[in-house]
Amino acid sequence: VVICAFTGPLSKIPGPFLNKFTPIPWGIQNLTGNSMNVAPKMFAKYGDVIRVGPRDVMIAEKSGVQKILVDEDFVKAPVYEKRRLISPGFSISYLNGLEPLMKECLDVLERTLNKECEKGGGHAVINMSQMLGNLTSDVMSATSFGGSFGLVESNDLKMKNMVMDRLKRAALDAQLPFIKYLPFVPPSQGEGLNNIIDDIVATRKAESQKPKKDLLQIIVDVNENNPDTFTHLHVREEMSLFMIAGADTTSTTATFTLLLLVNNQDKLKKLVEEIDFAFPSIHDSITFAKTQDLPYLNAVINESMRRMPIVALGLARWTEKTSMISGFEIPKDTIVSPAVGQLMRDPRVWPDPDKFIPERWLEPYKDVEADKKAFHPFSSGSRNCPGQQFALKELRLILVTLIRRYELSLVPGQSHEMRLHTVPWFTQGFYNVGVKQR
Ligand code: HEM
Repeated sequence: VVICAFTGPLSKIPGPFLNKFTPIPWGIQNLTGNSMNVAPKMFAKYGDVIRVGPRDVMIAEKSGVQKILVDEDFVKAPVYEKRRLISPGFSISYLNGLEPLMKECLDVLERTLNKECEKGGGHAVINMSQMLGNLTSDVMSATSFGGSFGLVESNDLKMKNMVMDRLKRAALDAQLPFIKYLPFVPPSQGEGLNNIIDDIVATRKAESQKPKKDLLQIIVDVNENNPDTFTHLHVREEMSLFMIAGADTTSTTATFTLLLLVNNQDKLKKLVEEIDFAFPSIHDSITFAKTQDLPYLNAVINESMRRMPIVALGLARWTEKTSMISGFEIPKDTIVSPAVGQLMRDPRVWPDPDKFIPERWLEPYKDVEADKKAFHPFSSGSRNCPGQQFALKELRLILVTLIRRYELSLVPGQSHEMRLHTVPWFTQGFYNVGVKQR
């Protein structure tokens, strides 16, 4: 351990002293969800490249991130290199076919918000992180798992808590792999979520008439055709991955966008004007096609994902051979993690990085054009997010629906403090937004 700490190329990389010897200090930050708060301070202190463990490096420098994710498209840790069977689920024609299902979920959201407003005499304070978390779980289940969970209407927190427990447990397993062998620790596959998944799969298998090839059907078919290599456990893993990857990511991004808008009223006003112009009547149908090309809306979404990315750290990749990255020699078998959140607020690339300036996506801001090579909210390269287009279509529908149908306002005095377990969450447990029917 001591030799590894003080000799070899990694010894030249700065970082906290203890991290040279052990991954535990950084592991604790991940486990407690504090890594997103600590990382910016570490980058400020040590520079663009930091050693966070004996064979674990974090990189926030543009060319290094570009090399890892895109130019050389480094592999993920070997255990993750099994995916891609699901990519057929996301062709453009498949996504367009999901529109009616997404819109049904948004209709339920509108009905629910209207009811809340009516109760409050036309106005309501809505916990958006919860409401949108319910919405995106409904969208995910309606489009991909054979039927909406109906969480927007039921507000059933059991499901939410089960997913949250799974996320925290995944963080624990990643940091302390031996934990699952301890006798008193419950299995990571929490029974509640498993039962839901098992029911969905059993119902689908029992259906005599096969429905159109949705994600569930792809997963079930792979299992039926390869029962030994793609077992029932894989089915569970793949489905819970999609529920988690597809729901909380999108709802948190939508909540952050609303947070930024209500805290920047001039930007909200501009967006309202654009949306009102595109949808002159309050009853106009809000569709994929009509939300696709609204320039200011797209700029707002980009700027929100730059300013408050939900995946800021943790895109771990693996070096299969010695490589030069951001001026450092990185030996074979090192984990290299692009800190894309840090890069997306690098003042050398983004003038006034801490401000919310959607305009930078439409024209140069302070003579600097938005640099796509320093913008990776969905990661980049061949191993990036397969749900990117799904998420963007859904985000546009959500934002346009909320803004065209309701007047949104800031509920002052709320904490923006967060923790991170796969996606960030508010430590106060909610984020409220004022909603008034237009
Ligand atoms: C705004 C919303 C979303 C954001 C910001 C986001 C971002 C990301 C990021 C950064 C990754 C990591 C990729 C990497 O390691 O390089 C990822 C992975 C993934 N995302 Fe998304 N995502 C979003 C929505 C979705 C949706 C809606 C789905 C599904 C419909 C989805 C499915 C996945 C899956 C399955 C993975 C794992 C891919 C793999 O391990 O190969 N995501 N996402």
